[in-house]
Amino acid sequence: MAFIQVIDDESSVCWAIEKLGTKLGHEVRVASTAEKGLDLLQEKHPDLMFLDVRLPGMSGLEALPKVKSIAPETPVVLITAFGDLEVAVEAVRQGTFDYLVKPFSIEDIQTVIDRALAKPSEVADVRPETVSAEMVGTSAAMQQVFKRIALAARSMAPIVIQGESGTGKELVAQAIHRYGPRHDRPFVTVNIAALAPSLIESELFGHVRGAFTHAIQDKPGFLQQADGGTLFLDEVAEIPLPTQAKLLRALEQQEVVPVGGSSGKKVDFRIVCASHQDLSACVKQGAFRHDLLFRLNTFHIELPPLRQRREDIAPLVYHFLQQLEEKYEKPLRISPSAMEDLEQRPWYGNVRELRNAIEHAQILARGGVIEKEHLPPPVTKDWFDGAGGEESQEDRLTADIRAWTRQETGRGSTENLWGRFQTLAEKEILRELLEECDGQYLAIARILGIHRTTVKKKCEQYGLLSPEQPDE
Ligand SMILES: Nc1ncnc2c1ncn2[C@@H]1O[C@H](COP(=O)(O)OP(=O)(O)OP(=O)(O)O)[C@@H](O)[C@H]1O
Repeated sequence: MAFIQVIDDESSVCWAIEKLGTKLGHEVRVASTAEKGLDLLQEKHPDLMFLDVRLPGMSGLEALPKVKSIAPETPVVLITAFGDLEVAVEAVRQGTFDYLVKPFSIEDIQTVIDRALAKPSEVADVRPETVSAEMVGTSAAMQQVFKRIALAARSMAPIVIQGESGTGKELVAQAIHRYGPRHDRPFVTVNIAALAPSLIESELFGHVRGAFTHAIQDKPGFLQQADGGTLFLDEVAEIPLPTQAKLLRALEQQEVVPVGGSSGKKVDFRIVCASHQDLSACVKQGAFRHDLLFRLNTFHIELPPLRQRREDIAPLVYHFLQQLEEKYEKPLRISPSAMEDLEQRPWYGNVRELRNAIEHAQILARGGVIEKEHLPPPVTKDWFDGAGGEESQEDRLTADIRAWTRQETGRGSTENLWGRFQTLAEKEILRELLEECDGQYLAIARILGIHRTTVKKKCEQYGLLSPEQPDE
């Protein structure tokens, strides 16, 4: 039989834990304030304590260090009415065993009791620091995300964050760094998708003077810049295969060899990666190395799309309104019908789209109440890869261009890559337009917005001249 103590001013919570605890054969004592609970604690140390964060008088978070100093061996489960990232981080930091977000079920209480009584409590060794409310989310899914951020922050393990565009992957990476032991060291963000494929390797690993035509001096890469801190690789699936092999080597050996260099430099950084793609699927398609994924994916955080956690919409709206109020120094309000509209939208662009919609609306509302008509139209599915929308012709084309580039660099066939691509593209555009315009150079030139003689020269160069050229 174990001894469980509950400190909560809500009688229904005390009743539920008392009833279940007694049924499981334990002794349960309840107190409605932290002060009363601490008195009881002096008398006898419990095997498990449930502690509410919001209490009349001393709060749960204030009481927690006192509980820890009186009964350091007691696992403490924090109870919160709303769980935000700060509570999660504070809970982990102060060595609480777990936390429960109200409303919770009897099964949740039982799971926590079973785990706590089976396992000694863990004491966190992360130092205290001031935290700010930068990530919003009251949904159960976001509560899980907050818990995982808090746990991830304590370790130096590589983390993979997955989620659609705009779900907050970068924010999660920043939080992991900020709440981690190296928060005062550099946080280096690299968006791989924004780099030219031919430059990815030298941007990541740096280069030595003379490594290529424009390498006029040694330049350290992002891996070196992150030394001592965190390297955040956004859209990691876009790294070309040969560079993936080099990254794996660097991670295994904790050493960076710059492009054109012969010796490595020791580096020590934490790696956090993000992708909107399913990396396991990329491995199956041969676009991502399985050994690299295995190395990176020690701990996984999945960010659900906003449409799957609609209860987060209103808190996010108020959060963004508050940010804008601070920026424009004036109070902002939103009408119930506008809020209802926002709560029903599909949000294919996720939180980023919501933030932009609020900013757009407050400009149109000119300081008045934000109404439905001030909101921009919702973004449609086909804007986003991975949102399940129909792929547009342009999406397919850009995906093909990238696949081709990857294939060529993967084979080491990089000679005159740009020129070969231009030839491929130009030839096919001209071939199509020659047909559409009956071979008239002037008409083609008008469509393409280039000079007629350029069209003629290119057609000759690509051998596209037809014997019946009407304007020749
Ligand atoms: N839970 C949240 N609370 C507050 N703001 C959020 C939250 N999630 C996302 N945001 C905001 O939404 C915007 C997009 O977030 P972020 O850049 O982290 O998304 P992302 O998933 O990394 O996007 P992408 O894949 O396109 O790079 C940012 O302005 C960020 O501050």
